[in-house]
Amino acid sequence: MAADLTPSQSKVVDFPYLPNSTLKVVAGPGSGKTLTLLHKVYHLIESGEIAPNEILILSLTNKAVDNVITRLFDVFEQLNEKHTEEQLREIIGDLEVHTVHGLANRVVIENEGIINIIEENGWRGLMKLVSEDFWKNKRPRMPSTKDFKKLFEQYKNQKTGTKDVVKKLTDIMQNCGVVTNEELIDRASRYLSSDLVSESETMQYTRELKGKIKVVIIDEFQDLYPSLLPLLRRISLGKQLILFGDSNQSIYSFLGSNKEAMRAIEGIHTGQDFHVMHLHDNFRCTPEIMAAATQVIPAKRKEMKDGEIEKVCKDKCGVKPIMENFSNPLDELEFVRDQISQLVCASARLSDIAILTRTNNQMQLIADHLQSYGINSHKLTAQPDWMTDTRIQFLIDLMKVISLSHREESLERKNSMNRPWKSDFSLIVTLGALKGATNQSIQILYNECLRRDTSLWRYISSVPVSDWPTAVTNKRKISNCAIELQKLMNNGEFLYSDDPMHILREICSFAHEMGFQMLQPTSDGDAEQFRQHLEDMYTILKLCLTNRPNDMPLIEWFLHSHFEQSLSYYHQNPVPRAGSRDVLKISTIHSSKGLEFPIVFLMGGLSWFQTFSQFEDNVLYVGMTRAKNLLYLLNTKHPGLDCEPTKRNIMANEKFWRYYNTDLNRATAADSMSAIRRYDCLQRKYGGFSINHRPFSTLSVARNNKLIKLVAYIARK
Ligand SMILES: Nc1ncnc2c1ncn2[C@@H]1O[C@H](COP(=O)(O)OP(=O)(O)OP(=O)(O)O)[C@@H](O)[C@H]1O
Repeated sequence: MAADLTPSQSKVVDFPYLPNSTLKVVAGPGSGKTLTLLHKVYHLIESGEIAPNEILILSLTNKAVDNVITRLFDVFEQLNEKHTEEQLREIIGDLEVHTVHGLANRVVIENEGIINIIEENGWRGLMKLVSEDFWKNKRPRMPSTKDFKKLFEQYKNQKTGTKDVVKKLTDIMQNCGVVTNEELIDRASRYLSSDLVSESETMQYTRELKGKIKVVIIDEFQDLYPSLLPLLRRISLGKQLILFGDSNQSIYSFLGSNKEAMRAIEGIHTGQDFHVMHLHDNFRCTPEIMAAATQVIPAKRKEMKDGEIEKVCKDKCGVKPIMENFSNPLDELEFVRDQISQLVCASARLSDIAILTRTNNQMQLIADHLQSYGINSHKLTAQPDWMTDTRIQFLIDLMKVISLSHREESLERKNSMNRPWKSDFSLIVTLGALKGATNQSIQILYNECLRRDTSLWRYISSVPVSDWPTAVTNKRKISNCAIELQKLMNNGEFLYSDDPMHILREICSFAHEMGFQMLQPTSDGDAEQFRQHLEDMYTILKLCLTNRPNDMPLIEWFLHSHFEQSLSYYHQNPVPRAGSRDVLKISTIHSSKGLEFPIVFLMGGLSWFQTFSQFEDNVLYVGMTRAKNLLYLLNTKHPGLDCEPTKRNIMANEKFWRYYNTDLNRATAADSMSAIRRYDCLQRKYGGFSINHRPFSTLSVARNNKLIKLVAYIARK
């Protein structure tokens, strides 16, 4: 049944189901790990031993989960001999495929109700509650939310130091259902180990996870880190645990040691219950790319001497990775732009090309630069962009303040006990963004609420400003914000509205009236991006309208479900034009893991305008092995890489383009002369410089938008 698999892939697929055991599959880049995993799942089900809902597939990133979900149907359909399409979809729908955090979230929500994972704005809000004393004698003096988060975790784990502060913050988080990722994992593992749960009729999902799952498959084991262990151990006990991954592609070391996590996971089942298999073949990269990539991993370099590298299945293409170093970032941008022109004048499509960067900022700079020439790019991000936009998160927090405060008020009217005050956290985030509301004022107000045992909302909305502690500054501004919030709250048309546009308009006008600094666009591009993200939020609000439970207002349903709904919408509707021929892809290297592209530009040492730092071996390795046929290494200085200047004139290399098109199953390319003619024609008409004398840093020429608009046009042809 696994006819087109290699013998080593088939061995993995045919490995028997053994409860209480671990199978670790070590699979290099492009070795068909995902394909083998999907075959394995199909085989487990078809063998009749395991039902689809007894299989749990876990990964760390949404991207890896996406990758599995999108490929499941194709592989199942290809292997299927007896089921109808509907039955196949039902089988796939029964599989449990999650990120580790998504699974933990589901378990915790079932047991505790809605919780919120703390985000950037949340940390900023919490920082408002920390007095200046906290930072005395600490570094850095101007702490970022990242510094604060680190320090907070440190104190919490040590349970020493400034106890009062940490207690105050953990209390408010707990009261308002706000958790860190680590807490989420901890709580989920407690529910999965608690005997109480199994007795409860209502905790069906948690119970099923504990009882029903027989096989746990972890994709990309190299992404695991120690704080996930409680959950992973709990979920794998007594099951068959199948691990797929490649430790050379471990690129999340900043989250914790993968080695340590793997030692612990490999200790779950040991001795005869622990099996290891290898997938050695590489189906993706050219031998030239793989030879270079092997050089950046010291252990691999050694293996290569012993003649034990992966078997590369493709023939040589005759072109080594193209390496260039630039001291001027503009030169580099112009080089990329010019190479893209050449590639599309030969026979590449823009959609074949991916530009991989180290940081999000770098990605944005390159996207903006190319956009200024009319070259469109599609950003590959781990989550839909709008969800990571702090401005949108802020608007969602505003909706939470209104919804939660309203609920508190109505419960109060019914004289129900309503502690703890769930709205406090979102209100602190809101007030914290108000121009002129100082940290000190927020701290004083909040301490006053604690003293009076009342909610922050109740305090600022009902205690006259004249009675507020004198040290609170900008009282009018804060009270005015409360008055405007109250108006929205009293306005049934807003809270119970079924009109997504009305909701969005009202919340945006409130934010606009209040003049929240963080919503002010910094440039036209920024404003446009915000507009697009608002449009995405509108789409999800509209989606929520179609599947909202009858007894729940739209706003409340959106607040409950927007995260999951947005991810599933994103799975089903990848950003328009993402696959179209006139859009190239741009991504951080981290977000490109698991993907492959015919041509890759790897943008190295552009911690632009800062000091150059060397690539981490594994990050470089992951980036390089995304390329199928052609790889550019720009400013990727690395001791393992041989930096001899490489031949640039790829456009005229007919042999390469024949290889390229054959590999991608496309018709043979036009001859090199016509590619050069097309390129020269472009230059004469729009740039006026010849291919042999490219002035890379001449901005005046580079800024000629028409040139690249034409290139984009050609790419569409
Ligand atoms: N047996 C096979 N025969 C032909 N092509 C294969 C085979 N196995 C995998 N491939 C192809 O190899 C490429 C890489 O496969 P896949 O994406 O599953 O690799 P991977 O091991 O998950 O890579 P990475 O670890 O880099 O994410 C895909 O294009 C896939 O279709």
